[in-house]
Amino acid sequence: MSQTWSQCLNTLRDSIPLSQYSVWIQPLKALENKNTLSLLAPNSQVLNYINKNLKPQIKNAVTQHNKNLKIFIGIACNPNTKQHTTPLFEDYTFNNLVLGNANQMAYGATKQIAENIKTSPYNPFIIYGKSGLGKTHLMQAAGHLAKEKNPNIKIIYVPLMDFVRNITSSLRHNTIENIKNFYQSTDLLLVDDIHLIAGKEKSQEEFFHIFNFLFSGKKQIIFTCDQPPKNIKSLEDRLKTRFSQGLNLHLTPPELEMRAAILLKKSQNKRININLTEDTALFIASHIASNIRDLEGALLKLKAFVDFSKINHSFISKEIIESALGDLIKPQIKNIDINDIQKEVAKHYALTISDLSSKSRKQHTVLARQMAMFICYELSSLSLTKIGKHFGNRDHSTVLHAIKKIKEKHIENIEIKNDYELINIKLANL
Ligand SMILES: Nc1ncnc2c1ncn2[C@@H]1O[C@H](COP(=O)(O)OP(=O)(O)OP(=O)(O)O)[C@@H](O)[C@H]1O
Repeated sequence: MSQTWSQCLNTLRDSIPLSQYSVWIQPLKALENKNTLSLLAPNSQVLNYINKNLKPQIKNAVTQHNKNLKIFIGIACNPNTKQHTTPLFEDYTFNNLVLGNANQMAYGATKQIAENIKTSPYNPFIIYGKSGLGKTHLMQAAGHLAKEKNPNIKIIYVPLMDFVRNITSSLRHNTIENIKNFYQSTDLLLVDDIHLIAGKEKSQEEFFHIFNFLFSGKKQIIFTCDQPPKNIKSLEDRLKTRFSQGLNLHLTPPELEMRAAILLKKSQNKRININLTEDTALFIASHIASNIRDLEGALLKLKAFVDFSKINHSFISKEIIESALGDLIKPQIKNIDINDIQKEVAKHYALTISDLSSKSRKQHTVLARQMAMFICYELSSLSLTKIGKHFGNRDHSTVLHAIKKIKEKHIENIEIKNDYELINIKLANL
């Protein structure tokens, strides 16, 4: 116990009624450092009583024994409660992350930082991008790897809104110093969704001090954000400039091959465990381009379909996928520009766009032209007459004939079916 405080206790025992002394003074825990005596109450009831009724007596007693000490009165942290932090998610490791063009740079930087947590030049490190693209996963992977490399370091992961709640409640209970000490005691601070601090002035104020303390102590800080921090409205300039001085990297939506690889990896997870092939994964990925969470949702829907209908688990065909994911798959690729369709079809058949509009009757050119007309009919919003005009001024009955032909061939000819699917994949990913 603090020496000053044990002398103060003697003084207080003589100066206030014994009942008050034993109920309110005795439970206080005292910590003394060079300039400050911290008196920590076990709960807010004791704290409020002390602040209201006994503060002057305590101040007098402390001044009698050590004039130079500042007094701080707050609430003690309960070591058994981990309310200030959230554990890292078990699955959010580098092993479970698929690497692709979209996350190559962020992946590399995160790994480098996690491996060199005490010396990395990239501080703070901010991963920003739209929802569901893997920002939290990447940030937490840094936490897991850093812990693996340095088992003794302290890591705090906190979603921003939890931080705000902690700050608000500690300001109310006069325990702000405790909470600041808690965050300032970490070696690696991971804050999720930092943009949510916009407009929260008190939290920004406290965050500023915590940030400065950690940064000047060369502790690593990583944030995720939904936009470049310099664009966040209602964020103090002093925070914006501090965030911008670090490494800010953009996570973009995954490209087709990466989406397919993610689907394959997740399909093998024991919680999902469904049998996708590279081909079927590409098929799903070509229709769901928004974000990774939507891919996970599609997998779950497919799993439910396979589990709850009497379907052979060993092979999941494209037809099964279409039945399971119907609404997720079809509407994505409507209203595609006719010029894009002609370009992709011509490229696929190694022809030029003008070949498609020409009068050529060569079998290969006719097939390509009919395919292009068919895809225009399916994916553009143009009428048959307008489609015909884009193909050397042909009339609507020619387009109708092309549609009929491709529909027939599509059913009986596997090569044409493949052509159709490959062109669709390209178009879905423009
Ligand atoms: N490269 C990847 N490989 C495998 N899974 C990934 C990858 N990126 C993201 N995921 C998965 O996608 C899901 C969403 O990722 P995460 O929660 O990290 O997104 P986020 O960008 O933080 O989204 P939000 O901004 O909405 O919080 C998670 O289940 C995550 O495991």
